[in-house]
Amino acid sequence: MKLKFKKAFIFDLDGVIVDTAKFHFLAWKNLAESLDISFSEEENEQLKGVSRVKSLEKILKWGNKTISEEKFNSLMAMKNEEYLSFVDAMSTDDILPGVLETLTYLKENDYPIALGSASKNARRILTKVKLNSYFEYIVDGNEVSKAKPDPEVFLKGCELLGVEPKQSIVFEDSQAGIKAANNAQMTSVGIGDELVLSEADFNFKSFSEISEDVLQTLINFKK
Ligand SMILES: O=P(O)(O)OC[C@H]1O[C@@H](O)[C@H](O)[C@@H](O)[C@@H]1O
Ligand SMILES: [Mg+2]
Repeated sequence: MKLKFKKAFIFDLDGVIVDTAKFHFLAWKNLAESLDISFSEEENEQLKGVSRVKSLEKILKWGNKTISEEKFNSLMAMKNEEYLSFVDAMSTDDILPGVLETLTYLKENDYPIALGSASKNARRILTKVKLNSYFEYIVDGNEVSKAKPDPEVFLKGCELLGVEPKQSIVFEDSQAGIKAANNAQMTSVGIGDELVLSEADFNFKSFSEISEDVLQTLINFKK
């Protein structure tokens, strides 16, 4: 049974629940290099949380390239095909450390949980790692029109969970995602490099640092 004024949790997927961020990086790097555009970790950071279309637009802009719509679509398909070849080899072993423990604790204590991801492959990935049942709602790249840092994806999650943005706690590994949560007055929790995610309300290297006590601190935090 749900208590009335509890907090709710919204999880990003790539780089938060599973380490697919490295697969996106590899596939974008191969694509960029095939176009003679250099692509490092630094550029990659700016693509985290950003949709597939917007990512390719950015890469082409960095390389000062203009291509036809047909070529654009074929590059998008190529990138996704390579990315999915990595995804399809995934298993429950690819769940990042501490994630399962956090999800289990939240579920057992009746906290509402949603997924808020820019990825159009989110459902496929959750199925691969067998985590579907933890999420009451999944909001993914197929359901949103505005990319992070616009908070649309998280606001949709709140609406479905029946909570106010201020009652929501968002876990994110991207600068765009932290900005999106902050833009909506949600509690933002950065997972990853504290220097990169310095705008977050809280920072952790990984879910291994998120104990039950930490979760209580997040729950009690008022923005
Ligand atoms: O190409 P997909 O799976 O629809 O993902 C879109 C975006 O999803 C985000 O979660 C990733 O951080 C981005 O790197 C990715 O480009
Ligand atoms: Mg992410």
